[in-house]
Amino acid sequence: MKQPHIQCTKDDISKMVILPGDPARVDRVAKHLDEYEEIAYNREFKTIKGKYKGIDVTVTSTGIGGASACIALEELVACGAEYFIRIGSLGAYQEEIKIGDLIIAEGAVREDGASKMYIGENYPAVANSEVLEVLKKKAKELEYAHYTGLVRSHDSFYIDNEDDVVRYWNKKGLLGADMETATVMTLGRLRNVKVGSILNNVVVYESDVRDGINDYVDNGKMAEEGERREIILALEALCELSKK
Ligand SMILES: O=P(O)(O)O[C@H]1O[C@H](CO)[C@@H](O)[C@H]1O
Ligand SMILES: O=c1cc[nH]c(=O)[nH]1
Repeated sequence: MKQPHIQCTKDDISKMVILPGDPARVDRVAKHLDEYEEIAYNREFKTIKGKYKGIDVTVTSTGIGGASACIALEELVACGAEYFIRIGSLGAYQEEIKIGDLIIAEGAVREDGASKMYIGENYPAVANSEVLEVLKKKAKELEYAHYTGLVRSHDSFYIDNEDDVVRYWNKKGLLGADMETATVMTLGRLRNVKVGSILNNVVVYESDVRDGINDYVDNGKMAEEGERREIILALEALCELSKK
């Protein structure tokens, strides 16, 4: 049976999955695969299946935000996927984090709405330890500039007290914000699958979020390089995990 939103069946989905938010990023992952085919593109969910260094990999975009990310994850789990690595963009919450630096998330503050529909706020959003360790090891081997720590996942960019919220979490040591890491980590635990998240910084701390994201969309070189690196890091990590 086809899953209603991702429009895929069990035959289409491999054990190893990469989860970008943006459907256009799926095509940019495809360029790094040895071979691939497009499986489906329905709403924000674009799926390809391919091979990287001999292993089967599926790439499915989740769209923006926890609500659609939960739908993607649930339907991919129903198709038999077991390992998930999100590759996203993030706005930095610390001054020293440069455009294109990678964040490997150990866990995330759950300021999304979707995960709260599943379980109370006192349940943590944490990365799977096996995936986390492999991501850290591979980032080091590849010599990619990266930080490891906590991020915040939220549901809205343009809130009135955004500056206060960012400064609050800066003081608490958070590395930055995205919109899906907490959601997929929480739901992944509940569904007994293994989730990690790599985030590419596209907005410098205390700069205008609109400028940062516009530069990223307009192929800003450092953000583009950060994206290339998170793609390679995810693929290399899945290769290593598939050997275990
Ligand atoms: O670049 P992606 O993976 O979409 O991730 C980030 O970018 C989007 C917002 O611009 C949100 O989805 C956020 O989490
Ligand atoms: O500032 C940013 C940039 C990307 N994604 C976010 O959620 N926030």
